[in-house]
Amino acid sequence: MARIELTDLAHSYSAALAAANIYALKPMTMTWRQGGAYALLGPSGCGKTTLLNIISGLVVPTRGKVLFDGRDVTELSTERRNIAQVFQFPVVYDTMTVYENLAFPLRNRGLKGKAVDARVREIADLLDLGGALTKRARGLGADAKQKISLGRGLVRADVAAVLFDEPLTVIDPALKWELRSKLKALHRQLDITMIYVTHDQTEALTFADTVVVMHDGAIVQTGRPDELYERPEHTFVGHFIGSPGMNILPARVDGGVARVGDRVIPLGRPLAGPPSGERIELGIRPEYLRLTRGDGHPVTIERIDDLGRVRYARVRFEGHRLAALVPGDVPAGPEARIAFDPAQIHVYADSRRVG
Ligand SMILES: Nc1ncnc2c1ncn2[C@@H]1O[C@H](COP(=O)(O)OP(=O)(O)OP(=O)(O)O)[C@@H](O)[C@H]1O
Repeated sequence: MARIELTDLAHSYSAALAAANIYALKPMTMTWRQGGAYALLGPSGCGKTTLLNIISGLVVPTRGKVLFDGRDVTELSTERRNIAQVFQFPVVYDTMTVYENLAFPLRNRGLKGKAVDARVREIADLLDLGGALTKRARGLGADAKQKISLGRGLVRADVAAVLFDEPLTVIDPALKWELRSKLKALHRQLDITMIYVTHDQTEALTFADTVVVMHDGAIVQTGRPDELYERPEHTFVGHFIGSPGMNILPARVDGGVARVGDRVIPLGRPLAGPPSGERIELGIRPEYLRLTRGDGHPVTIERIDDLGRVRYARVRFEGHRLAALVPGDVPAGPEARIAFDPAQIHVYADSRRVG
């Protein structure tokens, strides 16, 4: 169990790129608290695995330090850092039984007898593997094997942290839900720092109490799932989280109003003056932008997406494409208007939220 600190950390995969200040992981300083359930969320290539590998010790950062409970572990191997890892694909010993697979990491650390037996049974029960303990791993399906991998990652109580790299990729979709909630329950029970890497927002938001969003080699926001949804600090977060994502549209802003083309949109939170930045944008979630019966700004409807419980209209507003909620009582004809909820409009300057 450990608090993990990254201080002035950056990584480049070649000396030439580092010399030119080009980093796969841009300079960052952050703390992962002991016992936290974190998701590291971002699209392919944003640097998630690089960051995870630096924490685990598979990669030594080009600069900066990794501290576990204040101790510098930057140059230490994974084993000496006492980290458990679960990867995309099962890592199990096929010829061993499920029991032996789960016992292996404990015996490796010198545990014996009853201590091993009690812990193996506890973890097996938590993962519904209790009935399969005497079976050989070889005969089991991919789902069961990945459960064993999860169990091997979680079985040691003394680890500094458990790192999961897209661990549910091979799992059947129906079982994914179940395993995700199991992992969350396990986290509550075991009080271990867990970091879960994924590019899937649903996985991140359902597993984690703190989500760390990465974009282009940098952490752009760290927060609770509801914070990321309601107050995205970066346009990327607004767009990446939510389906459909947040609407982002270029605007001119001064004090209490924004202007988009010829239209004037009042802001619920007036700014002290014009924001400074080259690119000023508004952000509003589709559910706070509604088709109306009469008042509001004129738009052209391009299509309606019926998602079952809700409908979203894809509209054109002053040349920009937006998604807007279609309330149940509003007929979605070709002539339509939209209304912005002023309290839910965010203002961004060069992608960062300023109001
Ligand atoms: N061993 C390597 N050598 C050179 N460049 C690398 C290496 N590993 C990763 N990169 C580059 O570093 C950047 C970050 O990659 P990384 O694998 O950390 O991203 P990721 O978010 O984990 O993506 P994915 O989800 O696809 O694994 C990418 O531009 C990638 O091409």
